[in-house]
Amino acid sequence: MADSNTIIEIDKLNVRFGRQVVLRDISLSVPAGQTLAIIGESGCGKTVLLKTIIGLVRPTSGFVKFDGQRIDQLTDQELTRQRTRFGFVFQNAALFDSMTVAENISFPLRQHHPEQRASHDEAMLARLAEVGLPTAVLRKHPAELSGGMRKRVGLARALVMNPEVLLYDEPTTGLDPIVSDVINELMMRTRKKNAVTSIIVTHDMKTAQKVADRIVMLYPLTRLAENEPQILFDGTPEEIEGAKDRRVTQFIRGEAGDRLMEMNELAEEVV
Ligand SMILES: Nc1ncnc2c1ncn2[C@@H]1O[C@H](COP(=O)(O)OP(=O)(O)OP(=O)(O)O)[C@@H](O)[C@H]1O
Repeated sequence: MADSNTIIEIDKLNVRFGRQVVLRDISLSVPAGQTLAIIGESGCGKTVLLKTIIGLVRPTSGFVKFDGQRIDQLTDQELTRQRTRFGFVFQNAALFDSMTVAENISFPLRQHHPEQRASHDEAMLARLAEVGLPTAVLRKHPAELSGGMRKRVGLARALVMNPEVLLYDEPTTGLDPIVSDVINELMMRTRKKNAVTSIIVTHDMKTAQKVADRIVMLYPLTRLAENEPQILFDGTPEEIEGAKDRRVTQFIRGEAGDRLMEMNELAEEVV
């Protein structure tokens, strides 16, 4: 239930694309300052949930409230203004290839505060330092950087507007374990320094365990009966370790479980 500290409230949210229902009856309340990890297997609707929170996907029914306002009831102008209170760290960093690192990081400032041009460089340099990148990268283009560096540039860009909420979509996907852990540490440091609310969509249990103070696990609707809740687990990283639901334990341990049997059955059908 929402209380006075709630910054994001999701209430009985349903999202359907054509005949495919992706999210069913999702209710979640996120207090300000929380770091929430949303986990679950590929295709269960994690990214759709993230997009619904920022109004990129419209609910079929139910709603998302940010700071007490229903996102689906905002005008385009209001939505644009509210989005400046969010920072997004996209899967694959989603940097502009034709821009330098400096231009990428300061892009949101140029878009939203062109009149404050004089302070852009200072803000951009502070964020670059915060993500631990040297000034030598400023003139480079994204293609000249490693995947881990691109993610850091993406984080610096997300931070440059001093967001109240940071949304991360698969922040460590495609990175080696060491660089993944650097990103984990950066997410933790960012949270300490900026008092933000963070929502991290991830497959990476190490990230969820280390960075989050709450983990929510979604399950694909195609694998659920009509009356089963789509949120299989909602609790702390310690609590998920003791989870009894086999679908949760298989996910956190990375075990194929029933899927192996399904694959074998399919293979037999093909033969
Ligand atoms: N705009 C869209 N139009 C139609 N279907 C969509 C759209 N966006 C997502 N979907 C479908 O919704 C389902 C959930 O997608 P989503 O990207 O949220 O999964 P996910 O849990 O984030 O998966 P992954 O971990 O692989 O990124 C998928 O079946 C996808 O094809």
